[in-house]
Amino acid sequence: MSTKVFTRQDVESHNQAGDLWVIIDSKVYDLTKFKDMHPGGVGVLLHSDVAGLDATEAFYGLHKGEVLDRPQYKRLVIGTVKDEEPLVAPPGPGDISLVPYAEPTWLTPGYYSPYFKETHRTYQKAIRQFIDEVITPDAAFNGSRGKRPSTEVNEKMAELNLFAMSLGPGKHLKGLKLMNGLVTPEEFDPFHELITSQELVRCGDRGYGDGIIGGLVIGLPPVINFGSEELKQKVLPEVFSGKKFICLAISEAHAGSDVFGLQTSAEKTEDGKHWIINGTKKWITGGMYADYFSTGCKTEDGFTVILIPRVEGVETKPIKTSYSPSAGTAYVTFDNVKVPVENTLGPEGGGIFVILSNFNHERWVMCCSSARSQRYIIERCLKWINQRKAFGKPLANQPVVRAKIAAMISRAEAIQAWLENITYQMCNMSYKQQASKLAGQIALLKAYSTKSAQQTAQDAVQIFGGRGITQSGMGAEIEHYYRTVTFDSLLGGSEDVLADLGVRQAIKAMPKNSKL
Ligand code: HEM
Repeated sequence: MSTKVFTRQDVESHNQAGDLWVIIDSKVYDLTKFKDMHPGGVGVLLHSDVAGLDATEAFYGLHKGEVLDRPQYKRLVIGTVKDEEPLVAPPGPGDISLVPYAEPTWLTPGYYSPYFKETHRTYQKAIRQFIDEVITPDAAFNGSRGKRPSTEVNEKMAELNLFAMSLGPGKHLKGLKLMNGLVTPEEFDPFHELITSQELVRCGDRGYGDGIIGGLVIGLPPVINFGSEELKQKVLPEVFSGKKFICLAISEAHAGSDVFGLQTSAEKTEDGKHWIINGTKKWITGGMYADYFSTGCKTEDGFTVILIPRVEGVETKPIKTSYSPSAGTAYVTFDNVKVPVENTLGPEGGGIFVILSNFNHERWVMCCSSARSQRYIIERCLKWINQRKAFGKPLANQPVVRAKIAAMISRAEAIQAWLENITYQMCNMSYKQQASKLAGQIALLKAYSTKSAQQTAQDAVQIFGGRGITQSGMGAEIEHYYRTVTFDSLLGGSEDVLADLGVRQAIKAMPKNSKL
């Protein structure tokens, strides 16, 4: 980049089509050649309020700052303005955002938390930097092309044991070096896990995020909790090292949440040593990449979960959903697939327990990411209403816009506070206690959170206007959010069913002697 210094008067004379300069945030750009390639057209650049002048405000009203960081546009800088410094400072990798409400209070300078300790703070710092530097660029590149996360990202995640950590605390972490030794397996608790889930959301591409760990978070727990020692010793190291991938295969075209309506069947061979599996599975996150499928099957005794490796007779086809194919969402067919009975997860006929046992955890993970993605949208809305002018004033001057933002912030703060409370309970309760005491709380939080998220998505689109429905430019993240927000309200139990579950759990726990 040139370090030449110009006065504003020097720049002013370059205001013609054949010689066109502008100032953006104290830098001088020569747009003479670029103007004909400018996606916004030549006319806007030759306008008498722009050509040869300071176009900072006009620029930020129409573009994201990151446009100027693209190598092809960086080259347009020919110098800086004398005695002026840049005012716009994009956060660097790992930085905390200083936009109000962009971070939960525990991360916001000057605020306190009873839950987060030094170990959580150092962990958060390291993981944010890793995500900003390694995952976000790959998400922008591969996510937008519908490609799976790169091998390099998988390898780096495995080095830090991020795959293992994304399943939360537990025996599976024993002996592993986590985040280069920054946190020990013994001290790793649900707050570390909350941080992992929430930071990952910031990569900005929902489908890509699911492509990285979506299949693993729901597919591996049945193996960890119900697989034989031999099976665990084989599968866990393969998956944690990023060499093999796993998914959960339950839903079918015939039946979704109604597991007893499922038709995929598993029958024993005559010698009783193998299962023969036939059937189909639909909407299987990560299925396209999976080497293993934790699969719900109809068996003689009822419903059984079996770990099916990608062997002869297993086929996967991509399903096009509203988000990026990076999630690897698949239609899976099992055609006379032969699997050893040792691959049975949990008791034969006891599959419903295997599936139900991870539901709370799955829903809690979804609450973590839903809470964080709402905050991500709030940050973008706050920036937008501050920099965008309409009717001669910033959008923030409009009371209707402020009312929408007020409601968004209130919902996000309430969700995070409730989530942190539940997480604290998880730190102190046994798995069994969690199942009885937190199932209702988590179900209600998930229902509330996903409903709030949809309202926030709708309001954000209204605030961004046409940009909120455009897949590129300033509103791209809003459009993406609006398009994919309903995922959380469906997966892991749909919104109304969960709200109802929360109340049914409360009624079940009513003291018999309690009357008005
Ligand atoms: C270094 C200077 C500039 C560069 C590199 C640049 C680049 C771009 C790019 C890449 C887009 C496509 C949309 C996006 O990705 O955000 C765009 C759109 C646009 N630009 Fe620029 N631009 C520059 C300066 C300006 C200036 C000074 C104006 C003055 C008003 C302007 C007006 C517009 C308009 C009106 C659009 C269309 C926006 C839309 O579709 O929403 N640009 N520009």
